[in-house]
Amino acid sequence: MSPSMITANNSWWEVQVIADQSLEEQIFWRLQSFGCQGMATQKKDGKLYVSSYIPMEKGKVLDLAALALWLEQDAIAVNYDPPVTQWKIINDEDWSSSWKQHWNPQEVGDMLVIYPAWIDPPADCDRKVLRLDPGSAFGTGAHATTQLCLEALEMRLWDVKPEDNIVVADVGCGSGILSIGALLIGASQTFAIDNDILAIKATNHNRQLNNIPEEKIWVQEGSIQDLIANMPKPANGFTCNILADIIVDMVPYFDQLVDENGWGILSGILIEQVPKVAKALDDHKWVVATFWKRQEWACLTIRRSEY
Ligand SMILES: C[S@@+](CC[C@H](N)C(=O)[O-])C[C@H]1O[C@@H](n2cnc3c(N)ncnc32)[C@H](O)[C@@H]1O
Repeated sequence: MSPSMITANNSWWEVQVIADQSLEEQIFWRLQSFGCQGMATQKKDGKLYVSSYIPMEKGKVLDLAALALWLEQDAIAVNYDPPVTQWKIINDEDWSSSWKQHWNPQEVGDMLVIYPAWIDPPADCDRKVLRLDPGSAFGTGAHATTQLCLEALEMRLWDVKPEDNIVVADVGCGSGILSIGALLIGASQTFAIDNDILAIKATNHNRQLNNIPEEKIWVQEGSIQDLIANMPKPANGFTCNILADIIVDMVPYFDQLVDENGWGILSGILIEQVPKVAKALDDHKWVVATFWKRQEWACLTIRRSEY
């Protein structure tokens, strides 16, 4: 460990973790739970190099030492060598450029490619280009749960036509990636909500980056109840990539979020948490239609039960 001891206003910690590649999801999750943002990974010679960033005021040196210890314990628990964790302070203006170096275009599913705002896609790109500048909000497309949701949206929306006027609700929109993805794939309008104001700013910014008119994405800070209260009528489907316990608390509201033929896409759920979510769904007359997994993450598509 090599913590730098400089102090400065508007500065960030850059936390770097070097580990076995198999630990990618685990490290990603641990850093995210700690409050790290703008995560990026590189793989070289069998090793994984993760860079992530956290505002200085959110992480004290002792907290970072504890984070390093958790990362070690996580690895040892699954019989891997402990990762090397180091951190240093960088200035605000260096933060975006530091982590931007690590972020490359990423294909997701059969239709989309996610391009960082600072890289121009080629004119002859054969995929639908989703441009993203995630700022401080979750949702760069690098995380398995976001990818699973985009792929599930593709399955749901691949054959819709503009005249179908499909409306999607996006609960916990983060960077707005799922709303923008849904519109690119075929939805006509989305209604997005997040309880973090940074996510609202990021979603608006990314909407503009993708030349999407304001009326196509309604976005506001708030909860699922606020979303329901503000939609003119229930949506056709919804996405909700949040943690399992939060999803369980939201299940009683799903009925009001979508119409009687409505569907949902849920992720942010660890595999071992699926039974808990499935039980809450069953209690409220929803059934799991498909269950996909990537690493330790699950993505459920759900529909209303007929019974
Ligand atoms: C894992 S991120 C998902 C972001 C994006 N939708 C994606 O799929 O990449 C979860 C988001 O849900 C938001 N969130 C967490 N709890 C929430 C709640 N109770 N109501 C609304 N948003 C919430 C967080 O602020 C965060 O932006």
